[in-house]
Order: sequence, then structure tokens, then C-alpha cells
Amino acid sequence: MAPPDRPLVRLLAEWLPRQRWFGGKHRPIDGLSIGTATVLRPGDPGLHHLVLDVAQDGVTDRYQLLLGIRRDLPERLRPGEIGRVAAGDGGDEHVYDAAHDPELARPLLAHMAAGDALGPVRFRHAPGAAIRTDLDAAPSPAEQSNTSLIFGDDYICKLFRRLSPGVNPDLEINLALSRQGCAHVPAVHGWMELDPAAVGGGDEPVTLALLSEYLRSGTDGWQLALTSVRDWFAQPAAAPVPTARDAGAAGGDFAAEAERLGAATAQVHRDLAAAFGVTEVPADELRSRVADMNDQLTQVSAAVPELRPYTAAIRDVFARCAANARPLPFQRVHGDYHLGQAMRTGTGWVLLDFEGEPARTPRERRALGHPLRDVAGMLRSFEYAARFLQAGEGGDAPPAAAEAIEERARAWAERNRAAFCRGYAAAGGPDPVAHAGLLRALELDKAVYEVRYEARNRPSWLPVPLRTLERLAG
Ligand SMILES: Nc1ncnc2c1ncn2[C@@H]1O[C@H](COP(=O)(O)OP(=O)(O)O)[C@@H](O)[C@H]1O
Ligand SMILES: O=P(O)(O)O[C@H]1O[C@H](CO)[C@@H](O[C@H]2O[C@H](CO)[C@@H](O)[C@H](O)[C@H]2O)[C@H](O)[C@H]1O
Repeated sequence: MAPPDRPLVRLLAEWLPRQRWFGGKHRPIDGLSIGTATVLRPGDPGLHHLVLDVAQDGVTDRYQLLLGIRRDLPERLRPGEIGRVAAGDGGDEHVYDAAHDPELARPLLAHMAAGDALGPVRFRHAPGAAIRTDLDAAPSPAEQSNTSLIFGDDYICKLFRRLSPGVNPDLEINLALSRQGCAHVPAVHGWMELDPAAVGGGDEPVTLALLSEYLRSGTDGWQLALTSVRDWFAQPAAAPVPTARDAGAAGGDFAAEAERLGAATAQVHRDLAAAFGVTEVPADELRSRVADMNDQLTQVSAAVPELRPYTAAIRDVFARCAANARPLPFQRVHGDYHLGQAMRTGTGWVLLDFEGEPARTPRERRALGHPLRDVAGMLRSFEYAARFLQAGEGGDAPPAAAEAIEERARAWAERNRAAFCRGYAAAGGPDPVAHAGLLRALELDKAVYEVRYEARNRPSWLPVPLRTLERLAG
């Protein structure tokens, strides 16, 4: 038998940067230590909850890991293998990411149903929730900033990978919206949290996981939008280039859904305002936000040279927004709103993932903002859907065909953007048309964020936000 691999912390430091959800892939790890280690299930297979303190560039971020330990690792669990460590008896055992092990996921439900506390890890259920404990888990195919487990047809349990101090806004907002009777969020059944004393204090427990109703009939907005774009591009090449108006004649039109999504967004904004309040902020506050937008622009153009041709034009738009600043109503918003954060179910649109942008600080994620910030996020997403397929369809096309594809992409995006804004305003949201300068600045700010996000996480997608910058910044 081969000798055991290196000590666990060394294995983890090598394994972490390869994970999709690891936020520090672009920086070397200077140090890694285990902050807390809690046995959730003894034996073989064993389940341990770890909080990892990862030091990078003078900043320590906290991640959580459900660590599985098995003497023999079945083939199906190999993709999650971290390595082998020495066992107490002189032999060795496999350590792996247990988020993908159905046998080890079941105890999480049982602990939530019972409201257990194991060391600093506490399991909670929502008032009145009776959690089923007989369900097996399968990993969600949608691996994004976090990792989710799907329990039968009933629950989805999101494990927050990077931990922020205090209550995670996703739990905080979902609970608050449920209390408002909001029809556009999934029911919360339970959650996991960490005693703050175990990680250096703080008043609030640290949210570890969120167990929600699984929307089994739902399809996420990104997939629906791509299907529509695909239909639209599949029109015969000889057909006249469509305008935004006649894009609706194509199969798979998305505009009616975009309009309904706009209306659902306005209703959620209204419920957020009712739950957390609205504050009228002075013009100076908006100018200070624009200064933050300029700071982000400076940082991203230093790191991503492809952004530099657009920097001056973006700054001009930001400057105009600051010059026209006036008092505005600010409130809690979604904060990272895009088509992948909304699911169309049999009864309507449901909004997901109120955690805010993964690269932002906890303070920024909970900060009040203008609701058009979310509108801007979704408008960007329509551009993404149109341009993402355009890259595949138009990549090798001769210039004339590429131009036709570009016009089709633009027509699809324009039609759906307009429909979303119409639905949003008709349902009582601030009219996007009446706030065009603010909206354009917010869209550009999101596009700059996306340039950094893609450069760090999915470099092959970088052309997607860049492709829209010329028009948006011009
Ligand atoms: N309640 C739910 N029911 C069904 N699918 C869901 C649910 N919540 C999330 N999903 C699926 O998981 C994906 C990622 O969820 P999300 O909360 O956005 O996670 P992340 O924070 O990792 O981005 C969504 O795009 C959706 O496809
Ligand atoms: O969903 P997350 O909270 O993980 O958000 C991050 O990842 C998103 C991608 O998964 C990213 O969204 C960008 O790509 C989407 C298509 O995949 C597109 O619809 C969005 O408009 C675009 O911003 C999001 O920005 C990031 O925070």
C-alpha cells in the first residue's frame, strides 16, 4: 500500500484552490489552519464539520467543509477525494468532501429535526416545521458559490462555503420575506449555525447552511432564457434581421416571462421595504456610492487589461450620475440578481439566493441600496444570455454573418430588457425609464464587477461582459 499523503492541512491547502466555490483562487494561500473541528457522526464513514481559516494577502477568510473519513473510498466518491491521512492504528484513511456523500448527508436532517447542538454546531428548524428525516441526498448539479444537496423531492440544503460573521443575509431575508407572506421565495424549513464564541466572538450566530423547500417543478431563468435565445438564433440565416419588435414572432419568445419576472421583482422589493424599512438617503450618499464604483473600476482595470479601453467612458457615466445626484429611497435589496437567481415554477417566479455578491464584504452585502441596483443586475443578465450563445454561434462566422448574429442578439436582449422594465414599473417599482442615468451607471458598475468575476473564475467567459461594454459605455 502507498504511504499516507501529507498532513491534513497541507492536503487542504492544495485541494482548496481547485474548488469552484473557493473565493481566493487568484491569490496564493499563505497559511491554513483548522479553526473548529466537530464530530457530527463518529465511526466509518465518519462525518466531521471543519471551519478552515485561510490566510491570503494579510486577510483571513473562513470556509466550512463537511469532511468525510473512510477506510475504503468507493469509486463514486473519488471526485471529492482530498487525500489520505494517517489513522490512529498505524494504517491510513481517505478524507474527502462529504457534501457529495448521500450516506453522510442524512444525519444533517435528523439533527435539524431534533434541534441538536454538537459542540459549537447548532441545528435549527423553522417554527412549526416538521422535517422529514428519511430522505437521501443528491448533490445539486448547479455548483456555484456554494454547494447544495437535494433531499428527495422535498428539500434543498445550501452549505455556505465561505462563512461571513453573523446571520447570513440569505437566511435573514428568506425568513423575513416568509413572515411577510411573500409568494416569491421558497419556504425555509431549517438551518445550521455556529456558536460565535467558537470563532472569536460576535453577537450573532454564524449561519452555516439553509434548508429550503425544493422547487421540483421549477426551471431556472438562465436555462429558460438560453432556450429562447437558441430558438431565436436558429431562424434561417436568409431571414431578414429581426428588430426588437418582431423578435416576438420567433418560437420560444421569453418576453412575457421577462415581464412577469419584472413584476415579481417589484413585489419582492415592496416586501423587503415592508420588512426592513426604507431610508431616504441624501445626495451625498449616492455620491459616496459612485466613489466606491470608481474605486472598483480602478482596481479591476489594474487587474484586467481588457477593461482599460472602456475605463474613461465608464468614468464619464459615473461622473454624470454623481453630478445629478439627489435624495433617494434606499432599502434592502437582493444584491446579486441575475437569471440564475430566479426559478419559474408552475405558479410563478420564485427568487433565490439573497446572499449578495460573493466578493463583497458582509457589511456591503447588508447595506441598503436603491432597488434599481437589482433591476440593473437582471438587465445585465439578459445581455449575458444573448451574448453567451452568440460567442458559440458567431465564433467562426464570416463578418457579414457575425454582424447578423450580433443584431439578433441585440434584438433579443432589447426586447426582454424592455419587457422586464415594463413589468417592474407596472407592479409599482421605481420606473427604470425615469431613472435612466442612475440605471446606466448601476449597469456599468455590475459589468465591471462581472469582468473581475469572469477573469477570476471563468476566464473563457470574459468576452461575454466585455462584448456589451462598448455599447453600454458609449
Ligand atoms: N429552492 C430551490 N429549489 C430548486 N432549485 C434550487 C433552489 N434553490 C436553488 N436551486 C438551484 O440551485 C442553483 C444555485 O442556487 P443559489 O442559491 O443561487 O446558490 P449559490 O449561492 O451557490 O449561487 C439555482 O440557480 C437553482 O438552479
Ligand atoms: O450565483 P452566484 O451568487 O454564485 O453569483 C456569481 O456567479 C454568477 C455566475 O454563476 C455571476 O453571474 C454572471 O453570470 C451569469 C451567467 O452564468 C449571468 O446570468 C449574470 O448576469 C452574470 O452576472 C454573478 O455575477 C456572480 O456574483
